Amino acid sequence: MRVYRVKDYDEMSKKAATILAAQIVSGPEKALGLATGSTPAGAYRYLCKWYQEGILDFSEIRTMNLDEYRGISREDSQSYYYFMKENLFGHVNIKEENTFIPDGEREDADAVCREYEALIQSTGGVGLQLLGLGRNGHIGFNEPSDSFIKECHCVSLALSTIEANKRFFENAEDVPRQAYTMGIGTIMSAEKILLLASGEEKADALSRMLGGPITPRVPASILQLHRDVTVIADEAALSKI
Ligand SMILES: O=P(O)(O)OC[C@H]1O[C@](O)(CO)[C@@H](O)[C@@H]1O
Repeated sequence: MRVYRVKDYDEMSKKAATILAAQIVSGPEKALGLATGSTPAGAYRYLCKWYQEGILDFSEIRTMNLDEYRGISREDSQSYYYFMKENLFGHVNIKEENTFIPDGEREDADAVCREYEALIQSTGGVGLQLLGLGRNGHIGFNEPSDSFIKECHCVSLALSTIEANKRFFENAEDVPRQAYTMGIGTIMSAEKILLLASGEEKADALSRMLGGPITPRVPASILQLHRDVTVIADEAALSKI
């Protein structure tokens, strides 16, 4: 695992965008695995800028997002579908039919997850998977639990995640209670993984991920077993190492 220590959020975002851009240029045949949330938004801003400057071309790129809230419409400004449109897809020349996100509008969880897993595996898997880190150590929406769940599944969000994500909603009661997420096995099957962490509120999770035991209580700790992981973290996120 390579760990890059950077000064702050902007430096993290620029370095991450450089790695994503290299993947876009060199390996468009494999899907790019994308994440949502505050963490990757800065990197997406750099990618949009480089597209506007004519440096990047997204026309051959296929993307697979990690997760989506269950029971939310695409038009809802809190859906991850909307987030991706606002933060990346709406600003670059990616083809909509080449972007994939679990369908949060459908309530038939088993079918949604089975189909999404099959789609990822049948199209050659993910080349580079971008990840943020939950304050409780989650990746995607794989919450701390007694066991690692391998494939895409429907998850009940941890109270700490609802608490962390309520900043995006008017009330905590509006935060969806469930989500569809790639499983730990789905994430681990990516050829390369790029995890970003910024801010003091990620310090505890990051130190447990990097130096603690591998346990489903800290889902990100499984990344210690992946052969090609790059972590870019700022000083605040690394403050407990
Ligand atoms: O980046 P944030 O907003 O701190 O969220 C942490 C992580 O949790 C998630 O929101 C759960 O999917 C990720 O997308 C994100 O990277």
